[in-house]
Amino acid sequence: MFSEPNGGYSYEDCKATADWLLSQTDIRPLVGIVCGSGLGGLANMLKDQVVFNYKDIPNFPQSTVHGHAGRLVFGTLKGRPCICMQGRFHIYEGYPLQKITLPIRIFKLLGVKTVVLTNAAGGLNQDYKVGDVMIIKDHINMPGFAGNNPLVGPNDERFGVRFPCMSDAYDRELQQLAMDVGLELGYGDFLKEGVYCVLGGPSFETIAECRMLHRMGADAVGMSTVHEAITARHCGMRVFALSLITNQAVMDYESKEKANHEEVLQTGKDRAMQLEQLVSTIVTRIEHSNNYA
Ligand SMILES: O=P(O)(O)O[C@@H]1C[C@H](O)[C@@H](CO)O1
Ligand code: HPA
Repeated sequence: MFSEPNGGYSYEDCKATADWLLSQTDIRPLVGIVCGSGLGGLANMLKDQVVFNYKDIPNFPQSTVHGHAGRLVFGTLKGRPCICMQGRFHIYEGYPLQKITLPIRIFKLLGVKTVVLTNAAGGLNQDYKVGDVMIIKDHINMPGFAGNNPLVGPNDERFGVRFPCMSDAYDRELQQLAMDVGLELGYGDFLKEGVYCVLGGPSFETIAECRMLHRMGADAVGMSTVHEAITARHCGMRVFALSLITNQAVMDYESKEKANHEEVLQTGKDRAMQLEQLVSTIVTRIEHSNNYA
């Protein structure tokens, strides 16, 4: 492991893990789902489950955060083969970005075409309420401004090009599909679209930071997703992402609100049913709207 000089994983390392997984199950997933904090229930949507604990998967990192179970679930969603990460990895856990995004490259080598990323996030947009679901239309990679990008280091062309475009990071057809599905399900009141900004965490943001991020154009702030999206686009998978607004970012010195992980997990529980409906319907409609997955 760590055969790459930047502390990352080589193509062969990723392939070894993908081949090991393929040897353990007949399911060949076309859609890969990543569950955000408190959103692990999304994996329960899958039928005919084949489950691996992260600790049993060669080369896989371990989940260390409450609300991230650390299980990789293969299964089907209305007959469609899927894989679901019940728990992701974050910078603040001490993992390098190449390790955080390793599962995304494994998705690719398993045959996944479309990645669905979910997260819990703080709402910066003053029109957002706790419980809103934001379809991510773009991102701001704050760690990237300081050179922290999962693609730093030698580029292996078998994954993708040296300089991948990110102006189309979030698939527009899938955003539209999600909006259509959300409206059909009667979720119009809490469905939004906006820009997600990633920070390193684990401390939540100060009031001044939230004000700055909002002025910069971010609608929601979190600690994940962007690195996975960049890695997925680099290797040619389509990306759809959504944020559950689990708390209002504190923007006012008069406010008594304090961001906390318990509220994040509770909001995830409160919206679990609608999120499962939304994500499962989107996933099962993907083939009807295009030929990619
Ligand atoms: O994995 P996500 O981005 O959903 O998790 C968010 C960010 C932190 O890990 C945690 C803070 O409560 O939730
Ligand atoms: N800030 C950063 N990450 C988060 C938040 C937040 O307010 N809520 C959930 N994840």
